[in-house]
Amino acid sequence: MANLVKYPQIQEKLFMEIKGVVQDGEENIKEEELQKMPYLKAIILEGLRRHPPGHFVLPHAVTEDAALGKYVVPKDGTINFMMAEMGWNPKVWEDPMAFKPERFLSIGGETFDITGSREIKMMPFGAGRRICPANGLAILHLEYFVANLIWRFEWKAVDGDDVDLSEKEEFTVVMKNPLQAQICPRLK
Ligand code: HEM
Repeated sequence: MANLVKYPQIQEKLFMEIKGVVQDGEENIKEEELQKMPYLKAIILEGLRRHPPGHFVLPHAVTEDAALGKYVVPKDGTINFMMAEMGWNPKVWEDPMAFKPERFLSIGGETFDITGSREIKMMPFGAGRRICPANGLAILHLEYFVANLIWRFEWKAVDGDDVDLSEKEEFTVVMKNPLQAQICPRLK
């Protein structure tokens, strides 16, 4: 939401996408309508890439000596995956620190594989056997709330306030300075 306040043109583009799918006067966007909104999905994926709620997955361990590339991880050794850094890797992502949902639209019309079963370019939910079992549920909720919040309200920055995207670590990573916004109802 902070990025949608910071970049009103992205918010407007999303609103126009929603308007093309949802009937005028409809109060709540329905679950099945979300599937017709590729730009919404791109915004959610870009949010998870640029601001993953966890910067590491849960610590993993090996039960026997294991070779990982040119390294050996000894039995019972712990491995921490630097998940946020993967999503910010300039060798994989062009201009990685910028918020550009479009990057998820130009992958040959295919939906981005968040589970990393083919290749791992980011892994906000982890990957493999211990991947977050709720990744589908989480994305559905993110899409549902963001779409409805934008459909019902216009979100504007507070006058003279530049939205600060700095982060701090709590149980998950959160905004260092919580988002403040002026919200105006769109429906009459
Ligand atoms: C945006 C929201 C969420 C994110 C980014 C997220 C991310 C993650 C990550 C990174 C892991 C660790 C994966 C690993 O160790 O390899 C994890 C594990 C897990 N998550 Fe989530 N999660 C989210 C929402 C949820 C929700 C809503 C639930 C429950 C309803 C949930 C349940 C779990 C469980 C049970 C595990 C442990 C799985 C295991 O160790 O086998 N997560 N999640």
